Amino acid sequence: MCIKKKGFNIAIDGLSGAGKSSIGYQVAKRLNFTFIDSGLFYRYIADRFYLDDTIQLNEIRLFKNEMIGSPSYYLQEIEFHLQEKTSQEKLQIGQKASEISKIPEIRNIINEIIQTIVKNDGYVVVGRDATTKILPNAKVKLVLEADFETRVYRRTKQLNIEEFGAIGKVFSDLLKHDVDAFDLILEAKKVATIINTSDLSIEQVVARILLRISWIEFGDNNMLHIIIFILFVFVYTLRVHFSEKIESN
Ligand SMILES: Nc1ncnc2c1ncn2[C@@H]1O[C@H](COP(=O)(O)OP(=O)(O)OP(=O)(O)O)[C@@H](O)[C@H]1O
Ligand SMILES: Nc1ccn([C@H]2C[C@H](O)[C@@H](COP(=O)(O)O)O2)c(=O)n1
Repeated sequence: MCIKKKGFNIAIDGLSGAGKSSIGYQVAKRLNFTFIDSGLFYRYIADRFYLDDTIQLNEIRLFKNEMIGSPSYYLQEIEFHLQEKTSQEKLQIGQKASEISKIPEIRNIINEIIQTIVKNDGYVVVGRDATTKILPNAKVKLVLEADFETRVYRRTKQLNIEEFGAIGKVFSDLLKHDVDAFDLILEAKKVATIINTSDLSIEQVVARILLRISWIEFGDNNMLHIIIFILFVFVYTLRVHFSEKIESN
């Protein structure tokens, strides 16, 4: 699908396991946009700078400048760094990420890095504050929703978890994330379009989003034509109405 990148960024919010990353990635691929998963920033910073129960805030501040200096290098580095982790390590990093995400200065640093990278157009940014804090001016703002059980099922499948104890861990982690994200998602729902993905496949959700984007793009490019067409129909109807009246008199 071909969308003019100018003035076009897409922000996708939602609770953990709602499908932000998988769907955001597919949407970006279809539009030839750049995909940014803000959750990976939290995970990367937690894994690198939260060691021995100490959060190295100074190092994180320095990292911000480094990343702003070479964004494309770090976007790749973050992805590779986390890809190499085992499921167990991913769960642990996720917990540390969740802890650092409660620190306002770290949230500001991550938002600032992403906003600097996204100074141009043609980005899909996902994360639980993407529509409200990271990209409040995005052209398209979406919140993906899914039932709690659906999200637990998706996450256990994603991490290849089968043991009962580990499923319980996924369950309690998701519940904790839901509580942490409650206010942000409530805010997001006020400004974004909500899509419930519980009964939809990834492809179906992507198709819905692309359709929505086409409508927005169509509206933008053709608004003047639509207004002229409505005016034309209006004037034509008036003419017919009055000529009938004149004839009957
Ligand atoms: N509509 C869907 N149907 C089936 N599976 C889905 C759907 N959406 C996502 N999934 C699967 O659910 C899992 C979790 O999705 P994903 O990682 O995209 O969620 P997320 O919202 O980004 O979560 P987090 O915020 O925790 O990173 C993935 O394995 C993904 O393939
Ligand atoms: N914009 C964001 C992105 C992520 N977080 C938190 C949520 C999780 O606790 C952690 C890791 O995110 P995930 O990879 O699971 O999406 O970081 C956040 O608070 N804001």
